[in-house]
Amino acid sequence: MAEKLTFPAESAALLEPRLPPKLDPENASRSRPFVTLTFATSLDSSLSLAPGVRTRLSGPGSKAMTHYLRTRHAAILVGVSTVLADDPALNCRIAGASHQPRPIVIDANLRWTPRRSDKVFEVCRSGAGLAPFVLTGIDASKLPPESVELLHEHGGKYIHVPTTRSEATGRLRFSWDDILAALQAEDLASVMVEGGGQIINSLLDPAYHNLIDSVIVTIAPTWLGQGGVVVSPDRVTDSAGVPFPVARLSHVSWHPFGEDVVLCGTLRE
Ligand SMILES: NC(=O)C1=CN([C@@H]2O[C@H](COP(=O)(O)OP(=O)(O)OC[C@H]3O[C@@H](n4cnc5c(N)ncnc54)[C@H](O)[C@@H]3O)[C@@H](O)[C@H]2O)C=CC1
Ligand SMILES: Nc1nc(O)c(N)c(N[C@@H]2O[C@H](COP(=O)(O)O)[C@@H](O)[C@H]2O)n1
Repeated sequence: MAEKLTFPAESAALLEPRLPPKLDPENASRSRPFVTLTFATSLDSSLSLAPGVRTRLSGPGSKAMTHYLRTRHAAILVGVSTVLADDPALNCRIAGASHQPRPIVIDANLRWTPRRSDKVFEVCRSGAGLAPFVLTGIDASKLPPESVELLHEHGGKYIHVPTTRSEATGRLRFSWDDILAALQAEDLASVMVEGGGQIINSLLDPAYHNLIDSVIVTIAPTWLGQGGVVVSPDRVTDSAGVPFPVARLSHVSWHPFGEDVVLCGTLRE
């Protein structure tokens, strides 16, 4: 039987100032989607015990909060390693949810081979979620036809996004401006960026702070220990090589949800 979560109206009211507008009359005038950065972290800033290990951090209350966020955003974005590690459903499981978010998978180098048995397609076939849009740097002519067909059959697709090649890894990369332009072109007015570590760390680059409208972080009262997937963006230094903080939230509020606490803030002025 499918899991059904509930999220109280009082809690929803607390989050309202942090969320994209419900009916987005402003969207026509917005040049890019509303971006919410949201994830669950341990006390030692880990998202999971190790790369590739699905790790439960959120308790029932904060989990329901995340699912409320899912129904309040047009899209939910994750990196390909999260898909490979977690086989996530990426749907909203709040009872009576009227909207499902569009899953967006960042897969510049095409590492994910979609399978019919993947949870994201299962929930789609049962009417409880949408098929993913996969953002890739690979040319349409080189995409595997079976994957194109599987996505298409479920209402998903590949979307080509311009790339640069990382000098460090030799891998294709997107700029966040291009990612958001691709979502805007699909009329996706808002996106929650959920992880994993590399995705979050790349978005926290100071060049992109003005793209992040809202930050909502669940903090679980647990240490996962060393070796986890850590949220810690690249260090920034001044002209003398002295490091300074990469980012600090403003307009901060803290909300307990069961044993977890949810931290809300913004990186914008
Ligand atoms: N606690 C939580 O809220 C969450 C936990 N997770 C956990 O995080 C782990 C996965 O995290 P990671 O290993 O860091 O992988 P990831 O999910 O961040 O994906 C990494 C991939 O994304 C690509 N990527 C990142 N930035 C890119 C960019 N700007 N352009 C193009 N490609 C880009 C990388 O090249 C790499 O292939 C899993 O264990 C998962 O369970 C994932 C999401 C949320
Ligand atoms: N909010 C939150 N709390 C946790 O404890 C988590 N492990 C995650 N992980 C994210 O949720 C995805 C799983 O989604 P489904 O439940 O399968 O729909 C997982 O892939 C991470 O993105 N999030």
